[in-house]
Amino acid sequence: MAHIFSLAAPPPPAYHEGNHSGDQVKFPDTGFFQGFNKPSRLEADIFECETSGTIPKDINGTFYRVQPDHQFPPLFEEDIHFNGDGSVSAFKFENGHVDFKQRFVHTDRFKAERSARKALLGKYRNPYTDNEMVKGIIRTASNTNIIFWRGVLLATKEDGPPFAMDPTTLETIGRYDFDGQVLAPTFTAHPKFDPDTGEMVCFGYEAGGNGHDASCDIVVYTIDEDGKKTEECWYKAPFCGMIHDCALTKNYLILPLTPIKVNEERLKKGGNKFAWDPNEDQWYGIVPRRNGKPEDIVWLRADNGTYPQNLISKFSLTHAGFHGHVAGSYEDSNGHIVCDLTVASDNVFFFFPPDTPTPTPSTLLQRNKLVSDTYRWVFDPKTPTHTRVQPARTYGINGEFSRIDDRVLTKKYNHFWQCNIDASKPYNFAKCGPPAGGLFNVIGHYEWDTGRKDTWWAGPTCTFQEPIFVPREGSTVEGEGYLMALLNHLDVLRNDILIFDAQNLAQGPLAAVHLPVKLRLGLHGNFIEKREVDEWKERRREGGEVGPAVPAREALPWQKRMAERGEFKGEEGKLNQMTGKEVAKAANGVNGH
Ligand SMILES: C=Cc1ccc(O)c(OC)c1
Ligand SMILES: [Fe+2]
Repeated sequence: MAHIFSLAAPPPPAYHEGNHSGDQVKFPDTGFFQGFNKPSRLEADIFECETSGTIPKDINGTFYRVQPDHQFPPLFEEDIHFNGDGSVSAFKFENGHVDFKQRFVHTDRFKAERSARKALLGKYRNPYTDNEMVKGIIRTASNTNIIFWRGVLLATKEDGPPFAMDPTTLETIGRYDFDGQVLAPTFTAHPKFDPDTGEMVCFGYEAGGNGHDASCDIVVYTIDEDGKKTEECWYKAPFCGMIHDCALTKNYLILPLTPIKVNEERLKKGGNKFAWDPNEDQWYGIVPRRNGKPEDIVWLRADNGTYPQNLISKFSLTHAGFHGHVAGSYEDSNGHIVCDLTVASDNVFFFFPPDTPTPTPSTLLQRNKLVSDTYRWVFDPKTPTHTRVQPARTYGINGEFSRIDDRVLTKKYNHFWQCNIDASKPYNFAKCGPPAGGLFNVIGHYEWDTGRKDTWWAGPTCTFQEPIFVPREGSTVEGEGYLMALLNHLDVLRNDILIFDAQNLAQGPLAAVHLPVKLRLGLHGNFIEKREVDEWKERRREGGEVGPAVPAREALPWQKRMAERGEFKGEEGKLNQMTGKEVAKAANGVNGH
């Protein structure tokens, strides 16, 4: 690309043979770091955002969402978006006004790198590629979901524990272990909330050891609405693969296990976290929510391949194997589990190809050809483990990032919304380049009961990020309210938020919020009512009914074991709150530097 200026003394390239060399802040010249994907690293406040149309005055609350945004140029030129530091945006809606705030999650990783003024952690979920200075550090970037739980925001990523943030200031409180109750090395980005009981059901996979040893252990927890852990059970997976999302019913938790696998030897060689296994099934683990025992898990398996037309009657024939996100889930009148999720036709994570190289390596282009329909599975929880199952139906759409009205989670539901791909619509490649994050050029509203398709196309230069549903004030009817989603302007590198009537997307947005800047491609978000934030603020004040949220006081068990083995001489109780200097000091003690 042509430069607008030329330097008198051109610096040496920032990357040499794929590795970052020197201290210069210059991001890789790859698709993950240029164009719309260029890191923004912005921490900012905008009081009174510019708007178009009329922002509904009955939206009173905050839309929180999180995006990966590398604080520093990555150690490796081929780094991926998912390895970026979590950065949380908050759009506060009140009486037709919108304020914006954005802050990084100050994870242990973020603090260590900030004090070193450069990247110290290497590849996505591979500690063998890290700078020695950060040996034993909690590596998570907390970049996948931002959840409101008992007065705090939890920034989550499936490779590590959550970090708590203040919902008003977005200041990081610290690593959160639920007052010492949740100590596994990994947690999920998709805990589920039972609207009837107020419980949070959550899990971790690759949870038996240090979180990066290909452990097949899965832990499932329930935390009740008073913050007390009431259930904890450990299960075994058939292999160490990704379990990204889960589905909750009144009596069960369903864990979709995707055939993309961890291998410790590959990690030790500095390789990728995952490898797609096209010959492995897609699996669904079903566990009871109450009094689960390790032997209770039922694993059902399904083809990672083509499904016969008669199964998916009147809907499109597709090839399926890579799980996306869950829409809704519930038990029907037969006690069977209805579980709806997108399943893509091939390896969505093209950057994690199979171990045995295929003749044609995975590319972004290939990724953009994937089809991801919404599947309805109906599981009988009494089925013997390892039974093969087939889907009940598909919706006949291509998309991802499904959302529902969260008030009907665990119940029979009708409405869902998602980002869709309509490749028949024009796309301005000349102005936008390859569609960053996928060609989600349509937003869709769907009803299982009618098969309705209510969609709106964003035009040839725009794509959507994950939508959220906002219930209309005073209405308890499923799906009555608004749908909100970030719109990416891929041509002018800027974002808007569009607000729709949730049940009439086709008429176009009711209003838009305009940002003067570009955000990054985010993952997940949630809308929290102002009332709820305010009530918890009162409970969580010093001397209040619950008191301030307390960050983890002790190192995680795997860190303590490391310290006991003499691999790490940090002061145990401090490991969780380490700055880069402290980590360096402890690591130097070990290495005798
Ligand atoms: C689809 C999601 C997904 C899965 C694993 C990740 O580490 C992640 O990071 C942003 C995202
Ligand atoms: Fe997710």
